[in-house]
Amino acid sequence: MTNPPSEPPPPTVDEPIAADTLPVRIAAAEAMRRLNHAMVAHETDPELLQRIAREANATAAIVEAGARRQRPIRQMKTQLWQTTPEEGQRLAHFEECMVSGRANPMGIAMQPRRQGDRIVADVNFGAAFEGAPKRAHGGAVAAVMDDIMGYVLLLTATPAFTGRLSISYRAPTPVQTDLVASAWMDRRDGRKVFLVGDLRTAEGDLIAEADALFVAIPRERLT
Ligand SMILES: CCCCCCCCCC(=O)SCCNC(=O)CCNC(=O)[C@H](O)C(C)(C)COP(=O)(O)OP(=O)(O)OC[C@H]1O[C@@H](n2cnc3c(N)ncnc32)[C@H](O)[C@@H]1OP(=O)(O)O
Repeated sequence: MTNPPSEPPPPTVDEPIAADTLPVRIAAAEAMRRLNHAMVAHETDPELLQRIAREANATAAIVEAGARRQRPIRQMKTQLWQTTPEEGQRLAHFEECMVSGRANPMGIAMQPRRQGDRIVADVNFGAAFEGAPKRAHGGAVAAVMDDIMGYVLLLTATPAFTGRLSISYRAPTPVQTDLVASAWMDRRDGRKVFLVGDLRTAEGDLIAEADALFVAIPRERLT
């Protein structure tokens, strides 16, 4: 007896999220982020927690049966660097980004936009990002500063990787509070791009300062 031929696995999808499914992906990710933060910030009956575990596992099994997705690298090598962002334009290097992607259910969902030579972003660390009591985790703050600096690179169409990132934590970063992150290019020396930025309250009080060295790379190295 021979085994029946097995079905070939479905091809891996490596395109950006299709425009017609983006709104529902974002809505699902938003709902999951809300639930994540709610679970950290609220008392919950054990029965409800058991229901959440059961339903989340059942839903995950259905999702995992779908075709695999991987990062849209082709798009990152091409379209991302072809047009300079317009003033005020909402930016996304990819919508699954853990810091600024609206379609990442575990993400910070920072919202960056262009403001002249700078990138400015609204950010609000939900309850699940608390580190020391009543403060956002310092690593989450560093992730925000790293990511927003990545957007500054779009202004000069310069693909680059973070080589060094330094954060000065000047004041506690409050959770569940609207904050503003900014970043801009300080100077460039060949492949070395020096970026700076800060995180402030909505009233403009300084919370953290960042400076970084990004090393420019040819697009082909975005693999
Ligand atoms: C682009 C898509 C945007 C999407 C998201 C953006 C936001 C998030 C950004 C990131 O998180 S990127 C991910 C985190 N970073 C990495 O994974 C980088 C890992 N490191 C590397 O891949 C390489 O080490 C690196 C590309 C940074 C440099 O390797 P190379 O072989 O291309 O460069 P090389 O070693 O020849 O160094 C070139 C110059 O940069 C300097 N340099 C390189 N790495 C450095 C480093 N780590 N610190 C300080 N200086 C560094 C190096 O000394 C040298 O200076 P000089 O020209 O003056 O001699």
